[in-house]
Amino acid sequence: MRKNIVAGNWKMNLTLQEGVALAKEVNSRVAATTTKCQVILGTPFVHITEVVKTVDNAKVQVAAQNCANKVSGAFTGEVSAAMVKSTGANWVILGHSERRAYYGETAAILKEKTDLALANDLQPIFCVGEVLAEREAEKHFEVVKQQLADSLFHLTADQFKKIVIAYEPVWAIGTGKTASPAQAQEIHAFIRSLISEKYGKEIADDTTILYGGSCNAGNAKELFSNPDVDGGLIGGASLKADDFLAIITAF
Ligand SMILES: O=C(CO)COP(=O)(O)O
Repeated sequence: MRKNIVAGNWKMNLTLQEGVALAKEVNSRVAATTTKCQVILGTPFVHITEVVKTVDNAKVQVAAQNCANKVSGAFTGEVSAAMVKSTGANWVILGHSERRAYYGETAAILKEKTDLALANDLQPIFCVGEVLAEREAEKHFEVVKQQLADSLFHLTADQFKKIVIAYEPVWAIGTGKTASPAQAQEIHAFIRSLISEKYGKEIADDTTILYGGSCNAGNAKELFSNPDVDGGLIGGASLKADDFLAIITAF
């Protein structure tokens, strides 16, 4: 079902105590608004259990930032989709460009992670996006198309309905350089057209497509006013309650 979603990706920031304090503040401040937006906190693994207990407002849910591409067993340091689900989290961020670039996550690995997330009733927030050189060479459409085809388009229609897409141009992540509202709308509409070709218009219209990359209190309203931008995946600005709340209430 297409929804407005603002998801924070805390990345490798905040101690457990800082994370719980932030979650508590976001939870109570969201409860005090009239927002219909689904808020998601993407916390480090070790924070999830406590943050799940902290967010008692139905508008705020919790995501892991990753899960393993294996079911269980001798995979030191890994955390399975079933383990994430057992904490009470409902979501998992997959395919983030930092995981692809620094931890060698290939399209094939991401396909396995997506399948395991869905099999364990976790909803993936699946990230796609091009690097600067690809944007400059005008290859961004091709890159995003390939990422979707490689890791998601094997899913059945019923499975695909659980996916939220996050378009995150790598050149905009943590750089202060945001895609213009027109650039975001153009590629979001393109992503929706690909989903429509593969799964039909009804599913495409129901898919939530988020924008991520230096989205902040100052630019969220303009980005979210585009018909195909259904919300944001927020890094730096999700670490401060004031900034994150300003983005949530930008709808
Ligand atoms: O990577 C991001 C969210 O997943 C975006 O990060 P920033 O909002 O810090 O640019």
